[in-house]
Amino acid sequence: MNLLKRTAFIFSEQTPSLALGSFPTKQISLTKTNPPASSSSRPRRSKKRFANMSLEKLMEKFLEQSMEAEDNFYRLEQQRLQAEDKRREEEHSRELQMLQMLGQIFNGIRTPSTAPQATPQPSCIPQTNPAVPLTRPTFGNRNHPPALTEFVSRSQPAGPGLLMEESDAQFIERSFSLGTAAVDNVIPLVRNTIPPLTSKKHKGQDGRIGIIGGCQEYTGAPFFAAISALKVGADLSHVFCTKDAAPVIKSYSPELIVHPVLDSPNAVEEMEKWLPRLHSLVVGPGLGREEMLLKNAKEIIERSKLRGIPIIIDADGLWLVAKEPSVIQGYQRGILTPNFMEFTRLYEAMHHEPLDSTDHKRSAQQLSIAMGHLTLVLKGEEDIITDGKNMLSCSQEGSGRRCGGQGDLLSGSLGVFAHWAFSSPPDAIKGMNPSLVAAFGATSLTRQCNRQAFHKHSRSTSTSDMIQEISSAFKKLFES
Ligand SMILES: NC(=O)C1=CN([C@@H]2O[C@H](COP(=O)(O)OP(=O)(O)OC[C@H]3O[C@@H](n4cnc5c(N)ncnc54)[C@H](O)[C@@H]3O)[C@@H](O)[C@H]2O)[C@@H](O)CC1
Ligand SMILES: Nc1ncnc2c1ncn2[C@@H]1O[C@H](COP(=O)(O)OP(=O)(O)OP(=O)(O)O)[C@@H](O)[C@H]1O
Repeated sequence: MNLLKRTAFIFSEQTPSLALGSFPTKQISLTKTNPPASSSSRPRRSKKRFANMSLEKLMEKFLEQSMEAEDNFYRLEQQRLQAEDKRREEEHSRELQMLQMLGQIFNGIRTPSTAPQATPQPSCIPQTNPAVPLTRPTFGNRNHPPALTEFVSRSQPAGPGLLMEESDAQFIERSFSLGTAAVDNVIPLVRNTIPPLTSKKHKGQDGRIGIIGGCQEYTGAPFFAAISALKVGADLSHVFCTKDAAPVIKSYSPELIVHPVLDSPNAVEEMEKWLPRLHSLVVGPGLGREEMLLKNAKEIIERSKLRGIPIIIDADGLWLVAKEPSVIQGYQRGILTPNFMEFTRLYEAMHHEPLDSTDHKRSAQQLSIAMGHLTLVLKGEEDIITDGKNMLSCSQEGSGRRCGGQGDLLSGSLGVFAHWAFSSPPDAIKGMNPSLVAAFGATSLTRQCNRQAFHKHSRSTSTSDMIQEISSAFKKLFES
């Protein structure tokens, strides 16, 4: 009956031309019974038309027309949203042009000793199309244009296999003599990025996160990532997975929005439709290594880059990066989260030599530089976070338990922290690279969840137990 009430309302309010007046409203009790004025001459005719129909037939006909009306309503709504997206994109394109002009002015006043020979292009902006918005459309008043420093990368990314420029080598020596940043100073910066909970916001403003992954073999990983994003504070969490993985993932939770498109013939177009609505993307949990899925993931990464969406690449997404580093190389809003195995694969693909496993920090920094100063989170006993210029180390106490899926908790929550950090004004994070702040937030949280879950479940701790701890771990770290 609710559907009937709603569709009757839609008939009368949205689509008066669909002739609610032609229904025998006395027989079917509806909340809105007044026929539209334009059909005032028709009731008698309609009585005749419906006089000989059985109630079932009438109901059938009514439902048919209600569905049609509902379709119309959604079509109109979609058009309205598309127009709104377009307007926002145009607005941000204008903002981008202004920022680019400022960037050029900024480059112009750099001293000759530090200025590169050629005018540096921001590595995340395709040089052929300056009109492409770097930032995604923003919502509400917490979103801010990216820091200018993002537009002026210190050096162009080294190509695959190239190690680093001389200045980078010198930089590594210098940074090692300085040691890693004092981590006590980073948690307050993470706190500054967390949006306050107020009654003024509408659904979606605190984060709409997309997870690309989920195939026949792996349904747990995308679920863990997506539900973690939601529990950390995203408003909406989407999973783009294969057709056969979708019902399974849906059945784990009604809270996730699941799109069974990753293996469809027009997968990229299907996913791209959603990009204007997403604040960040996590590519890889449970993606699998099938050629076609990797190809679709690659294409969606390319399209997300054009929109300036923060992209976290994990698990099988890193398999793709090891094969084709250029897919993310130099993109300043890209974050890689390898475990040691994935890190080794990536390092060897980039450097064409075996990894020297005696010095993880140095290797992580070398890999980040080779990837064009991408932020790298090397997970392990201590999580090493570096963008090649700065280094953080997170050794928040965890536990000895290493169950499958905790990396998914990390990448899903990082999707949210990245959105928050990139939407924060530069002074909130004291000019630090937003990716580093976000990564520190996510690794601290994951380890704290691990610790709390282990305290309760010891050797039986599983990722689901860790997810249960997100709420209290988050409060303890960031809200107390
Ligand atoms: N419940 C789920 O659905 C889960 C799915 N997962 C997904 O599983 C997929 C594969 O990820 P994995 O991390 O398992 O990847 P791998 O299959 O590369 O590694 C699995 C484990 O095998 C061992 N290993 C791999 N290569 C080795 C080698 N050459 N020598 C010795 N040991 C080696 C390592 O311990 C490694 O952690 C990803 O899509 C990932 O997201 C994981 O996230 C775990 C949970
Ligand atoms: N030895 C360790 N001690 C403490 N914490 C660790 C240790 N190794 C990993 N972690 C923590 O566990 C989290 C996930 O790392 P892990 O190495 O399990 O990822 P992964 O293998 O990619 O996970 P997944 O099973 O989801 O693919 C990291 O955030 C890290 O902080």
